[in-house]
Amino acid sequence: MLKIENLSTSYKTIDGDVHVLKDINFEIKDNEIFGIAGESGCGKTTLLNTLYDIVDYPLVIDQGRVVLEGEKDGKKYSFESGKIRDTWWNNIAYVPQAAQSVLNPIVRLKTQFLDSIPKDQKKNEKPEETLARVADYLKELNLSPDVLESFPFQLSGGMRQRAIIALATFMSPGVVLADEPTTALDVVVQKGILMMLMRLQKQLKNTMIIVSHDMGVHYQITDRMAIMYSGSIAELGKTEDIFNDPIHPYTKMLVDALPRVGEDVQRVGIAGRPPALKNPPPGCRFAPRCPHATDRCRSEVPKFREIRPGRFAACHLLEEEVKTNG
Ligand SMILES: Nc1ncnc2c1ncn2[C@@H]1O[C@H](COP(=O)(O)OP(=O)(O)OP(=O)(O)O)[C@@H](O)[C@H]1O
Repeated sequence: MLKIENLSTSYKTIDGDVHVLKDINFEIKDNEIFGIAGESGCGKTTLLNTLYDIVDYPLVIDQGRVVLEGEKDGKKYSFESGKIRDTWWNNIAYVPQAAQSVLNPIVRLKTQFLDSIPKDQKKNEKPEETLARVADYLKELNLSPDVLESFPFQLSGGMRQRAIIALATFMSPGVVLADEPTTALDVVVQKGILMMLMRLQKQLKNTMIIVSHDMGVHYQITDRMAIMYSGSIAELGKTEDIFNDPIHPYTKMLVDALPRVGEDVQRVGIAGRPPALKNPPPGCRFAPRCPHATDRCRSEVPKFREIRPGRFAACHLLEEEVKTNG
């Protein structure tokens, strides 16, 4: 499980701080595929990097923390921001954006696999024995072990992506993070990668966190999802509820803008642009684009809270519903 507690981050620049994540509070449970969606620049990658503890200057945690908790081989573990990197690969793994280009082009995949496995996990076996285990694992994932002898440039983009996912999941980490895992791949290959992630999650019964700007990806594979807007979470809930009955005005407009199969009505996008993160407006950051915004929305930041059981949103307009539901 990952707990995100009061998290705020910023990038320190010579022109001042760019406040990217603001007061983020939520939990990602065990045994689920959790999606993070939102427009370009809203902070999805920054959130994922912070979850994975890639918090290097100019990115700074101003407030709050991330806690990774779980149990492996009968032992409980708990790591928080600053320490999560001590358990990379073992209990948490990351498939970065443009993952296909993170492989070293001039090193065979088998060497890259061996280098990524923590020392304590291979101290009792020879490299050939570790590689035999890797080969068996690749076969389980319907990947030919021959890829181990290949250089990355000899593989297609889809094959490289599958190899990276195999690499990230080999140690059975409790949490796997994937940033835009299907971007830059053709539709057929995308489908194969999504199926692979779903099958792996079922097999490992772990937590998978998928960042994608593509709502179709979330619809197909995530159990719950968060909709980010300008560095905050606007709405969070079960994916089917988000699509069928969105409650935050931003989510409503986002879902309304999605094309539907068999429909020839032209869908309209959301007018306007998200605010600059360096100097965001006071109050709700969506207020300048929200057709329902009131004076209060323009001056007071709405709290992110549970509106209905399991359904969270940050919007003053939903306050009546909170009062009614107690
Ligand atoms: N090193 C940096 N210095 C200053 N600002 C940064 C830096 N890295 C990112 N930002 C800003 O932080 C904001 C969030 O960026 P981030 O990459 O997290 O967004 P994103 O939602 O993942 O976008 P995309 O979907 O385009 O990848 C953006 O406004 C970006 O310009």
